[in-house]
Amino acid sequence: MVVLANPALHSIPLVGSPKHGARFPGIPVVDLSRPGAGEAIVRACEDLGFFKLVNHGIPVELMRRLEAEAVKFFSLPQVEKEKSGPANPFGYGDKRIGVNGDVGWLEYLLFVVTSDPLSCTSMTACSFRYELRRDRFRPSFLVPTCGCHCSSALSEYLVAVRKMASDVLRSMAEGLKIEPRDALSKLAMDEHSDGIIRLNHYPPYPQLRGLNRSLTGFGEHTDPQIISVLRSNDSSGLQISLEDGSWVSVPPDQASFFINVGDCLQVLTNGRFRSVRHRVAANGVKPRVSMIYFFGPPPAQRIAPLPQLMGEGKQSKYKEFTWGEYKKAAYRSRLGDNRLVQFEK
Ligand SMILES: C=C1C[C@]23C[C@@]1(O)CC[C@H]2[C@@]12CC[C@H](O)[C@@](C)(C(=O)O1)[C@H]2[C@@H]3C(=O)O
Ligand SMILES: O=C(O)CCC(=O)C(=O)O
Ligand SMILES: [Fe+2]
Repeated sequence: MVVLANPALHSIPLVGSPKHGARFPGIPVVDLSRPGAGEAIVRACEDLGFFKLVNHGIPVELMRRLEAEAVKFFSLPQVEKEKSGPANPFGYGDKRIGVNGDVGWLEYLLFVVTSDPLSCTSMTACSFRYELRRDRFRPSFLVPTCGCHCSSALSEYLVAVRKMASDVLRSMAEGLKIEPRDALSKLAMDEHSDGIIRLNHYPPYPQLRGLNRSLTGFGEHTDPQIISVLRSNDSSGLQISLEDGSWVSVPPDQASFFINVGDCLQVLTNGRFRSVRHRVAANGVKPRVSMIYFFGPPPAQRIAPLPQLMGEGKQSKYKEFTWGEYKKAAYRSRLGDNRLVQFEK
């Protein structure tokens, strides 16, 4: 493996060029406003575990507002940002991902979203509480204006993305022809559901210019949750792994969302859907800013194939576990580990 020798970079590995060069034309596109969206979602989740969502109903303006607030935070002096860190796992993180030695060319904010209707009485849209690891400092856009821990761009964005993800999961249930239609969405939208939001910034790296290589921004992994909803600016870098193990680049689209199937959804469908392996290559030239909402179930939720998807006499491919148990195991693992393998029968 080629790594940059600069110790300041913690030996962040370089990434090879993906198949099809910079742009892979085969990313499935699902139009959420069309009848038949459910079938298209199911096909994409079976084939790649990944799709692009258009006509999702969220104004690009709202995405841009949150992006601008994130950029403002990441432009603060390092000493200011570090008052919210180190991420352990929540808070501001710089190059270190998780607590088990993974590194990448990025900085980020990672925090828990809890549904907490009591936290704010002044804004109808604001029913979330954001938890950073330390209370003594909050990035400016998280500083409350109404007595709770909210910013309007962030809370409006979270409310809108939750509604959209719920529509996607209902549509998915429709495509899978399972009843009740909220069989999947209720796992992700319960008041005890384990939601996480991550704002990632992959800064430029001028030394890479002319080398025709990229630096690992976020190493390869699968997301442990049910689904993840990703939006980025128009800078490329996201790559997904196809079934044959080759990597392809996802052309960025700042007006759309990208949906990842996570490990839990793979189990809930008894392996019919594929939790997608993905990574980010930092091109070093244009900064990439992404915001990802990870939809996890409540900690006590048992994760097992939905009975509605099990034909008669069919056996689960997985041992039983709760999301709390899976998450604990995930947080003990390295980023690139196959976390599901220890739960396979
Ligand atoms: C190395 C790690 C970072 C991670 C926790 C873990 O131990 C293994 C899973 C990683 C991951 C990947 C998807 C999400 O970005 C994330 C927040 C998650 O839930 O699982 C990260 C974790 C993290 O950054 O803390
Ligand atoms: O930043 C991105 O585009 C993707 C990051 C990612 O996969 C993650 O945070 O889990
Ligand atoms: Fe991810």
